[in-house]
Amino acid sequence: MALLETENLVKEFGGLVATDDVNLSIEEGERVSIIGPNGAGKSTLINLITRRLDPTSGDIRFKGESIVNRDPHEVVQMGVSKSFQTASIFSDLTVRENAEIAALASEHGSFGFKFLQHRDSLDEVHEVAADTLDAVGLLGQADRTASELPYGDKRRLEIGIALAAEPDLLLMDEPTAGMSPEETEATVDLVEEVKRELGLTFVLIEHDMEIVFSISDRIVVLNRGQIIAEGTPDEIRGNPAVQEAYLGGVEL
Ligand SMILES: Nc1ncnc2c1ncn2[C@@H]1O[C@H](COP(=O)(O)OP(=O)(O)OP(=O)(O)O)[C@@H](O)[C@H]1O
Repeated sequence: MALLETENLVKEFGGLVATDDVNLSIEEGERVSIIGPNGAGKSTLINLITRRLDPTSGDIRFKGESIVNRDPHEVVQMGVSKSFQTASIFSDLTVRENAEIAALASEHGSFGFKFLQHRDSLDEVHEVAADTLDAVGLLGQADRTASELPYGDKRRLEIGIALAAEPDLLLMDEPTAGMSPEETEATVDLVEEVKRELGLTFVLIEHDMEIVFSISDRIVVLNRGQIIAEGTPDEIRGNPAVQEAYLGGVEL
């Protein structure tokens, strides 16, 4: 059984079909990149999976269960976590507090008035948060206020926040956007490490082809809302339809 599946998934914005009959299947342990030109529908697809957007029609199944009627926080609790392109950091809180909130939210969905009834699990929350900060190399900075972190470390914290939810599927939307070459390299190393150490299933949206080709098991190419090709990096590199749609004929 696939970890994540979309079946005939459609999302229309007025007359525009942003997701056009997409059948996507992600197996456990796979590292999949979604590429495509601007406006191809990559972010829309991710937002449908995280339930930030309602589909017009079709189904999305996670671990075999339909999630189209679930709330976003329920999907997080089921094991889907997203990093990047969203302001997930609370800047006034410390690095540790940010990780703890993420660990807590994934456990209980919300941290409203019921929060105090869950005191018994707080030790576990502390532990998950510390392990996560260790994994992303921020344990030494745990007591710093998040806003004080340099840009590259903030992005590491964003990955940490996503990981603290202990996801089965990690969605990453342009993790290296706006980074310097050094920060990009450090982030790619971190993603590689996550892949190696945690064996995590992830779906990556990324414009940088070097990164896509180096860290993906499989690449899915979207154009005008449709999947026009999928395959290994080698298969995609030589695919003429992809070159045409994606780069107007320029070789990948
Ligand atoms: N909330 C919205 N309302 C109306 N149209 C939208 C909305 N969100 C996206 N679109 C449109 O849907 C299409 C797909 O957009 P989407 O952001 O998913 O593409 P993308 O592949 O992620 O693009 P980029 O690489 O530029 O981020 C675009 O034509 C976009 O203008």
